[in-house]
Amino acid sequence: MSDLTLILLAAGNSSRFKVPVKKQWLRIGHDPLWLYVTNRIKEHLPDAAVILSAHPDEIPFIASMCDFTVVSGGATRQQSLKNALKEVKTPYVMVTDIARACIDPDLIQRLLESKERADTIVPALDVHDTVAYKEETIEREQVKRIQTPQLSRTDILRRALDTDTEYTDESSAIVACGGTRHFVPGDARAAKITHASDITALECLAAPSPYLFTGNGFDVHPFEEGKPMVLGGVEVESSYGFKAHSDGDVAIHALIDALLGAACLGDIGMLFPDTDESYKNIDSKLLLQRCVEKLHHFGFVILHADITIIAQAPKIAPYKETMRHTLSSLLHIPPARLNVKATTTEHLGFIGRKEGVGVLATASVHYFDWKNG
Ligand SMILES: C[C@@](CO)(OP(=O)(O)O)[C@H](O)COP(=O)(O)OP(=O)(O)OC[C@H]1O[C@@H](n2ccc(N)nc2=O)[C@H](O)[C@@H]1O
Repeated sequence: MSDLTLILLAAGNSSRFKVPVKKQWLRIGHDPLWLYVTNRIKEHLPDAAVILSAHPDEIPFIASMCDFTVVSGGATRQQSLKNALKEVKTPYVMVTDIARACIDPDLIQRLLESKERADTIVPALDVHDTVAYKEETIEREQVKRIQTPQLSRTDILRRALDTDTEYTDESSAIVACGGTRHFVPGDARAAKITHASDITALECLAAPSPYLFTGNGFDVHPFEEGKPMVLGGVEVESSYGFKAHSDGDVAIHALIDALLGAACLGDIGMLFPDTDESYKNIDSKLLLQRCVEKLHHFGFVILHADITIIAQAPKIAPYKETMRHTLSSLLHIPPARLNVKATTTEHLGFIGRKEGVGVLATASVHYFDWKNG
């Protein structure tokens, strides 16, 4: 086992990254950026343990895609790093930001070769422009543009971060508490992805896979007297509604499961447990909105959906168009990409006996195409 642990900081909120997907969830081929960067570095540190710091809401999905240790990030980069350091058991730690995607093996090698030369080994670039600091021009030969990954002695880094002062990199904290720092040549290709334009400029990143992903959903709800019927996001004229914890919109529930299935994000009951009082009588259109936000957050774009309502009654035909427009707008797709069908069971089974309604749904998604917009 290596004497080194690799920490990847992936809990940032991408506030300066103005595209509808957090940079960590942009796909490189099929891999989210966080997985691509981790695998790219780990390839050269095969025996190193890996610790990822991520937003708590993202940990279940990350854990379903890898077997790395994942810890909750904090409010700041430094807090996220401290959370990750709690899990480190090796004398050395290499810390890098997911935002630096194109880390070259030679850079990793330069860090490893200098491991014993100081408490922290830091890649840095010289500055060739004139540098002004407020009204002064400063000696650019003394200026370094610091990068990550940085390779540090774990105990010294832990001690250096035991402070209320926030640092933007490990070496600054280590130097501030009297530790030693050794610079190695950095790499311009290890530039940080800060703005959307930064990612398209990075040659090492392949476009997202153009694959389409399809999911299916199925739900059933019995009828219940004395409740309004809401189906497909639309009030349907009826003397009964659906027995359910929510408003019982069985068409939206099946559609949610189809969307979650397409993105491999589980199912509706995991997202909105029917034991949670906050969903009591909730308008299922709100559940659908949250489901769509979740797919966008994780880098998926909804392409199409098809819904089959299986009901002996009520008659669905008069409501189909309104359902299509209501649901397509919630999915942020044109109405022409959302289809609503209805069929009876020819009086067979519980649906034929008018005890309830079943709905089948299919949805298709693809990755957000950051390369071609
Ligand atoms: C929409 C909501 C809102 O609260 O309730 P309703 O309004 O339908 O009652 C729920 O999300 C509606 O969730 P739904 O998934 O349809 O409920 P159930 O069929 O009871 O399943 C709840 C959870 O139990 C799990 N489950 C279900 C059946 C089964 N044999 N084993 C399971 O482990 C499912 O994975 C699901 O996550």
